[in-house]
Amino acid sequence: MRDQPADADVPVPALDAGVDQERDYVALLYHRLDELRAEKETQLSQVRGTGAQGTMQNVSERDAFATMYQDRLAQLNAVDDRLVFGRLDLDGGTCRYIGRIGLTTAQRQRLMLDWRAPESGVFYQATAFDRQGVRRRRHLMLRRREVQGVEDEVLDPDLLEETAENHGDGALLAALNARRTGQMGDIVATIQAEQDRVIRSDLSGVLVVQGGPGTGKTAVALHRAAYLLYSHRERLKSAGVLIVGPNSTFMSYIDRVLPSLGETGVVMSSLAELYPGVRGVEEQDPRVAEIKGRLAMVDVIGDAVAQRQRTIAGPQEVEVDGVKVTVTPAMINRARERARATGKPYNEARATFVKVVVKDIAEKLERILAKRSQGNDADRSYLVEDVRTARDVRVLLNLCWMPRTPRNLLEDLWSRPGYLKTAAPQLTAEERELLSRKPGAPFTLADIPLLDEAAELLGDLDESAGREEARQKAARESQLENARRAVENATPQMEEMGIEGFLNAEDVVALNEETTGRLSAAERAVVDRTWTYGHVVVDEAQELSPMQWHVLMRRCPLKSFTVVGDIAQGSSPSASLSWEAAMEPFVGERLRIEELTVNYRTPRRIVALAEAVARADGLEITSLRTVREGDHSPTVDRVSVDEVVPGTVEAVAAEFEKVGDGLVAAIVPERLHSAARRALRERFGDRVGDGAGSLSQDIVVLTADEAKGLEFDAVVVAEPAELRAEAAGRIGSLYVALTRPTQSLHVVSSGDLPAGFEAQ
Ligand SMILES: Nc1ncnc2c1ncn2[C@@H]1O[C@H](COP(=O)(O)OP(=O)(O)OP(=O)(O)O)[C@@H](O)[C@H]1O
Repeated sequence: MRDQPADADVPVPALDAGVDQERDYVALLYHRLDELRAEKETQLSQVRGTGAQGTMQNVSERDAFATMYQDRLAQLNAVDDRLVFGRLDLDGGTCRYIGRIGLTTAQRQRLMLDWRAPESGVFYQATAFDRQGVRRRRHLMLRRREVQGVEDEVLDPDLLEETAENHGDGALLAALNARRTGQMGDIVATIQAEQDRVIRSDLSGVLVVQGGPGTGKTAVALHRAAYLLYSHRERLKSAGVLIVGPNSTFMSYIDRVLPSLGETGVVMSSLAELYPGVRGVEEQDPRVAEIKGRLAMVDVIGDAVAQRQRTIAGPQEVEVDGVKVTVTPAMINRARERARATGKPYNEARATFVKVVVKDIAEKLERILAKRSQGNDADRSYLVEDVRTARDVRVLLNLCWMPRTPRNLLEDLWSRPGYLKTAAPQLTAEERELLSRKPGAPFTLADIPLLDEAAELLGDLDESAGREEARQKAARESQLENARRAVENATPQMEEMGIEGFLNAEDVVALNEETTGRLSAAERAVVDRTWTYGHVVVDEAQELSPMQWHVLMRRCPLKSFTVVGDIAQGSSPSASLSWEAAMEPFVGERLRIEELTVNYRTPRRIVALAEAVARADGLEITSLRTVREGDHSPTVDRVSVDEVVPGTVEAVAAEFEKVGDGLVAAIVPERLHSAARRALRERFGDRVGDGAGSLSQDIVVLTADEAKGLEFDAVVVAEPAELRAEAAGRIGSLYVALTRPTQSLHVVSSGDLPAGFEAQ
């Protein structure tokens, strides 16, 4: 591909162009966007209008085009806001515009490059020391479709003499100073060089991104997902990308970023929802969470499954059609061996067990009947069915090999001490006691990986499921074959329209299923526990227990992961103490660790306090560089115990005064959560929200755990010493709470402040 020269058809603004000329060019880009949109809408309605007649191939071809137009339309709609944000002036007098997608004229002349294209990399990487052919980098600052201003960074000293001065990083500062909305935005216009390297890093293997608070780990992880989908579309679009975060509040905080980058169809899930059909509730006792998070639970679940297979103590009689047949332990043992030898999961192997036992009993029965009828050969083909349905036989089979679901296995394990004792001899009596609970209690976050493990070992309960699966697989194969042919036919036309790598056969099949009311690939992945993804992104990954990693690894057998987090912010009972130790059981030493070192969120004064508190607690952290000094020093109010809640309300009011209209969070210990919310509601009415979905309200009340990964203009932290004690004495939660503000921090405390505050 060649750079777009300034030519007669597409007049690129000259080097000394001002805002007005850039406005004209931006208008041209939007004009082209609208044109393409209209074109796709017409094509889509034409294709739909053709109806579903014709041969299988015709129908598939029509669907192929419909998918393509629909995908393209969704993408064109999603990128409307701030479509273009950069311009590069290069040695040799050429120039590139960089935007959310690539655009060309109808004659295929390039107008704008996708930010993910290899040639766009220099926009993020060039510096004055290593300018990589860039003379000037221009940031175009748009509000929706309007150019508000431009900002130049001149990298070529010769040009500096010719034109205006170097403005540095105003675009970045403008982005960082902007009011928070409760929804994370994309950073595509201002990605920094160290972040860009991580975003464009190789797809394969496990990439760990370690970075302190506010270094852009979440932003980088999401932009990396968009980049990988762009550069490995073929592989990733059909297998899908899974993004895992700590809780549903966080998932709703980040869920607009990928659509704004033109990517939909990524599967997002919190750790509590990874097992389809169950939403794990908080595990109240951290000791229980820690035990359930150990990798040794793989053996416990394995033994719990095996315990469900029993033999009989001695010969046992069963009655079939009024005839008594003796079943011996040897018969049961033989059937059990045969079933186990299949290597299938428990419920599926049970089918073999049942078949062998039933056949043995039927043969015995036949011999008994033959003896009685003294050799008269009657038709006895019905015998097997009679044996299978005899009540005694069913009871015996269930006694020896009970059909199980993951849920009832786990429920039994926690509610029947004897069962747990035989399945988990490696746990102490005290640990087993901790795990015990009443039947019917809801499953917790820490149960989710255990349910998954149980499901893996138990397999499908429905004996006919295997057949149905095979039928579906065969049907899908034939649809895929049709689709492949259709795509081959459609490709020249797509290329004609300037659309690259947009469609593959899997998309067509997925669309067929969608339009006939079935599920899209992403939706199928969400409900299918056994779905394997092409890439998995894990955020706040320091919190994951070994069991959670074990289960996630199964979701991506290729072990292509982006793992982002901060060891220092760990607060869960299973939080990792090092990335190497956390990942070693799963990938050995095969991981790449990249570090981010600049805090973009929190002003220096607040970071200094948070770091002093963390260090005073013995936490090893690398000092972060900060981009902003900040206008407000942290405030600390010392109050009596009774005044903590009213003091928090006052602090919230004071912060509103300080930051003007913005988003204020009160981060409080669990114990004070409802009282604080009530008091804030009394004062501020329904401007106060809590939990997922309320982040766009002015005031949010959160526990330290819920605040993980989020940010607010101002933050009020109540009872810091208690926040620390809550996380089993680990400083991580308090460190998280103190680093959430983008502008101002206010602490309200009764009693002693944790060490590190004295510098305040
Ligand atoms: N290059 C950038 N340009 C503009 N804003 C940025 C950039 N990098 C990060 N930010 C902003 O900084 C803030 C912090 O980013 P993010 O939440 O991704 O950090 P994090 O490392 O995940 O933080 P934490 O670990 O504390 O949760 C966000 O508002 C993000 O949009």
